[in-house]
Amino acid sequence: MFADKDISKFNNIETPFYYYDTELLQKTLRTCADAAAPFKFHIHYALKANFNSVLLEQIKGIGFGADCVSAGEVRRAVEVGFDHKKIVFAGVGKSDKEINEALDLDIFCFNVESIQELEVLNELAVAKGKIAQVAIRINPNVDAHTHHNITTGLDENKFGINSWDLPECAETLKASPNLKFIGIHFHIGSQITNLDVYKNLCVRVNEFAKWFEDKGFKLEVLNVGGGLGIDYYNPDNQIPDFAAYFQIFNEFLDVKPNQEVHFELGRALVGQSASLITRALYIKNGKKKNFVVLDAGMTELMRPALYQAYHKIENLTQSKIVRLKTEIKYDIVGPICESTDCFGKEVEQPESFRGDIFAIRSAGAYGEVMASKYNLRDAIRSVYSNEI
Ligand SMILES: Cc1ncc(COP(=O)(O)O)c(C=O)c1O
Ligand SMILES: N[C@@H](CCCC[NH3+])C(=O)O
Repeated sequence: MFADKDISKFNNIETPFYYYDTELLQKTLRTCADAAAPFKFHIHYALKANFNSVLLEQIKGIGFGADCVSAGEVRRAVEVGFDHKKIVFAGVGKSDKEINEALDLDIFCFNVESIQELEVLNELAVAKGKIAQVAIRINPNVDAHTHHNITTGLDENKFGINSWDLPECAETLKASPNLKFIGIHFHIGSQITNLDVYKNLCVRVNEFAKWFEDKGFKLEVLNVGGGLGIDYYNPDNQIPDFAAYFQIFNEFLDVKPNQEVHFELGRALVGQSASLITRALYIKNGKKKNFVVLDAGMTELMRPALYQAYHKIENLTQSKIVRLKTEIKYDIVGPICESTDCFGKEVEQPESFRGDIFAIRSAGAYGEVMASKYNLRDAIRSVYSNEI
């Protein structure tokens, strides 16, 4: 829900742009930090969801660490001022160059995704005379009950080390003098809305932790990843139920004294804090279909084209005008020359006109960062609520 004064301000700004509600972001971060505090849970923000430095400043300010998936993200986290001892580096395909850079920056932990990666990391650490802290990312074969394109913890997924490879993994760890094994890591998927899934994850984490401990390994860290979803259908002032989420881990995870529990949340922290603000360029009324052609497309927000993801769409200009409104079903499309460049099909909207301002909601996560230059589009700009 946008205030009339915001809509008036949008009219004077060149579209399209991401509009960040910095106050809502702050509230969301604070709610998460307060919910984690009683359990002493550690939060690492997953930069992949949004690495915009303005947001990162706020996230760093709340005291969270950084979960990175490339040397670029590690560098960005360091530049913004995240404590290097709170930076973790996951990823199924870390290059030697990336590993070397992260070793030089003395990050907290490498979340290692294959036995070969363990060997390479050890070699590179030996060459630098450094000890690398590692957690093993295990693929627990837990169904996240989310869109199949964004599930990561099933046997068929490329992520993590499979359970049948753990004996060899344990041997490699023992034979790697420059690796310090500190824990186990999991991440089963994204946009998880059924919290029972996390109970199943806890059961598996407990089993794997016991397996390692029985072999004489000491686990300092249990990293359960992220994935907590948001409500794309009700974006207004929505803050995820962090308390209920953390309570599940508190109840179902066997945590030993002095063991730390780490989380890697992305979408849940930033997802509701932004909308993509765009303008209707043309209205095309056809025989079978009506189209609103926006000045933003899949190049600015790729999720609908990539995963048929739902984002609530609002015509802000017409919602502001008080008159009897005719509702019309429109396909809301972008300007890109791809038929999948569509934000929603048969979406009921008030009768719309050229120049109307639209908001595509819940676009704070995997929005701006997944923008592309396809069709040689201008880079997408960002506007912050505390600046206009
Ligand atoms: C290893 C890892 N950690 C954390 C995340 C953050 O996920 P989300 O934004 O769903 O919380 C992801 C992305 O899915 C990931 O791959
Ligand atoms: N980019 C995806 C999620 C992938 C999360 C990263 N493993 C999305 O927009 O929903």
